[in-house]
Parts: sequence; C-alpha cells; structure tokens
Amino acid sequence: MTPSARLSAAIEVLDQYLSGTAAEKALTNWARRSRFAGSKDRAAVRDIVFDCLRKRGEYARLGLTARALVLCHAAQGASSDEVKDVFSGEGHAPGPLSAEEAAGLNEVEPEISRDMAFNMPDWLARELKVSVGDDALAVAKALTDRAAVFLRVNLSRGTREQAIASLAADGVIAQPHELASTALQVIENPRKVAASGAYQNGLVELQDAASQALCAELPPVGRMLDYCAGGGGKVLAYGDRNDAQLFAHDLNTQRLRDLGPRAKRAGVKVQTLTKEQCRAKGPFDLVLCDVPCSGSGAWRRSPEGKWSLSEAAFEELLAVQQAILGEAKDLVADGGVLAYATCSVFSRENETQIARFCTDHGGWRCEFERRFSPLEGGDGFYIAYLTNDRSFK
Ligand SMILES: C[S@@+](CC[C@H](N)C(=O)[O-])C[C@H]1O[C@@H](n2cnc3c(N)ncnc32)[C@H](O)[C@@H]1O
Repeated sequence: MTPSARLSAAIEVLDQYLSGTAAEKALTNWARRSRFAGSKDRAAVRDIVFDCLRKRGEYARLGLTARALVLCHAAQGASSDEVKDVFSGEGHAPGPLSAEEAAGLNEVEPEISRDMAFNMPDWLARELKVSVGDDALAVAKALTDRAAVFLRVNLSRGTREQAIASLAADGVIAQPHELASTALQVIENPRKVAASGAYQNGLVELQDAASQALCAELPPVGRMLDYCAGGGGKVLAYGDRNDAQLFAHDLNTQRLRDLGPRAKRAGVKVQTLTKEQCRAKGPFDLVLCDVPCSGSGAWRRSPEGKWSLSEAAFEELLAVQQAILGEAKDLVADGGVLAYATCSVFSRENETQIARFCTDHGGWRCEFERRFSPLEGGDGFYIAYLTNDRSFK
C-alpha cells in the first residue's frame, strides 16, 4: 500500500471508531476486508490510528471527524506541499484538501489551546492537575507518545547481558533501562520479539519497566496471593525475584488463561484459586490487589480509554477498588502485608484510596507508597502496602 492508501485506510477505521466501534475491532474489521494489506501495512495503519487517538484533542482542531484527525496526523512535521501530495485524491489517496482545510493547516501557529494540548476530556485534565500539579501538562504530553517496548529478564533463566546477546542473535536490539534492574528497552525490531529464542525459552517476558520496578518494591514473603492476577504479569515478576509459594486469583477466570503458558515458559509455579479456595488456602503473608482502574498511567498503550471513560464509570471504579481491598484484607495473615497497585496517575485512585481504607478499617497502617510517573519512561503506576496491628481487629 502507498502512504496515501494507508491514510485512507486509517480514515476508514477511525470512521467506524467514531460511530461507536472499539478501535481494535474496527482495525480487525478493516484487515478482514483488506486481504491485500500485508503485515507492514496493517502495522502502519494501526500506528496512524493510535497516534490519532493519543492526540485526538489537538488533532480535532479542524473538527472531530476521521478525515480531520488523519489530516492533522499527516501534517505533523510535513510541508503543505507534502500534505497535498498525500491528500491528492488519486488512486487510493484521500480526496484533495478543501480551501477551509488548507487554510486551517496553513495557520502559522495552529490554534492549539492549552486544553486541547492535554489531549483528554476536560474533567480528566482537571483530575490530572489536582493529582500531579505542575507536572500535569508534561505528563499529559508524555501520554501522547508511543509507548516503548520493555522486556523483563527472568533472572532465574539468565542475566540481563545474556538476554541482550540472545535477543541480538535474533535481530532484536535491546538495552538496559534504569527503572528496574530486570528491565530492557527494545530499540530495534520489537516485532521480532515473540519469535526470538530469548522469549520462546522464557529468558525474557514482555512487561512495562515501571511495572517491574513496582514488583521489586514488594516485600519478600513465604506465601503470596495475587488477588487480581489477570494475565499474571505481577505474580510472575514477583516469583522470579522471590522464593515464595505463589497463588493467583481473578474474578474473571478468563483473564487467567495466559498465566499457565507464561508460568511454564518462565519455569515458575503458580496455583490459581477461586474465591472460595482463597479463603480455604488462606491466610497469605502478602496479598497484592492490582485493582481495575482508569488505566490513565497506560494511556500511551490504550489511548481509547481516556475518551471512553465517563465520570460515572470512574466513580464506580473507586467503589470497586475499595470493595476489593475490603475483601482482600481478610485473606492477610497476622503480621502480613496487604499491597495495593494501580496503573493510574490519579490521586483519587491512589493515595486517597489508601487513606480512606486506613480510616475505615482500624489498625491498618500504610508502611510504604510510591508513584511511578510516565515522565520516568515507563507507564504511570502506584504501589502502596499496609500492615495491620491485630490488636485493633
Ligand atoms: C489491572 S488488571 C490486573 C493486571 C495483572 N495484575 C497483570 O499484572 O497483568 C485488574 C484485574 O482485576 C480483576 N478484577 C476485577 N474485579 C475483581 C474482584 N472483585 N476480585 C478479583 N479480581 C477482580 C479484573 O478481571 C482484572 O483482570
């Protein structure tokens, strides 16, 4: 496909998205209809669509239509003649620019207001300002970048240096990242990772660098339960660092389906438990609640989330987060640790939740908390852990 045809395809996908179809689904629908598109074309169209979702606020300055978003995407760093070349109307190219579009693009200083530059709905921009203060615009801008690809080195399988060498032998260039001692950032050929020997034999696993750093903050214990385990990223990272007996639970058992193969590849043993089994097998020395959240720290990867999250849904998430902590606390052994994590940058999902939990449940004390900002290179995360003075129970 020509660069112009890829822009037309992105317009088609974004048209569907703006009519209510999830972006991933719209991309899959387009790929099914477009058998002529090769893997590089599909990746290129996806990149255009995701850039438009990350920067939807500022790209919508010419109107919230698929064509206007893709036009602003194409105009980034390009001269007006270059834009006219790709929006030529010839072959599979998008139609030529209207006089109004050309005038809009020709403005010397495009009219991007401060609010547009946040690239998120106003209520979320306010939430961000309250949460990170003077860093708000920088964080919002960082969330419009494409996310880096990070790998976690399974130290039980080899060293970071061995992983770098093994990946290089398969054409993947990676370098250490300062956020975590296990973290590698892929610099070249991220699409070759899944087929590489290092990945196939469990020497490396895909995991954000801040997520790895978060797992490194959890205290070493004998028995650990990951209460919201999902695909198991956290419990596997914890298991690689600690010689603990590992358990995993998730309300949605479907979310646990990748855990078995991932654990096998990494050589880590994790027992999955239903809610009843959690009670029967408990208590645990450490219960981690990596709760469902706005995902605001990971909007580089899932930019759709910032446009689809409603204020009502956000309030519901806050209630779910408290409810999960309330359930999980009863699974913690005397003298044990209750850990809480989100991939959110909002204090109402983080510090405020922990403060409220400690107020509502006498005896629980916050021993440790740390925020990871997207400005550090990885996703935005928050981790806190609490201990209980049993005499209050
Ligand atoms: C942020 S994700 C977990 C990601 C995972 N820990 C990882 O590192 O890949 C949150 C998970 O919480 C689960 N969940 C939601 N409500 C829950 C509840 N009441 N009890 C347990 N798990 C719940 C969701 O199904 C989802 O898989």
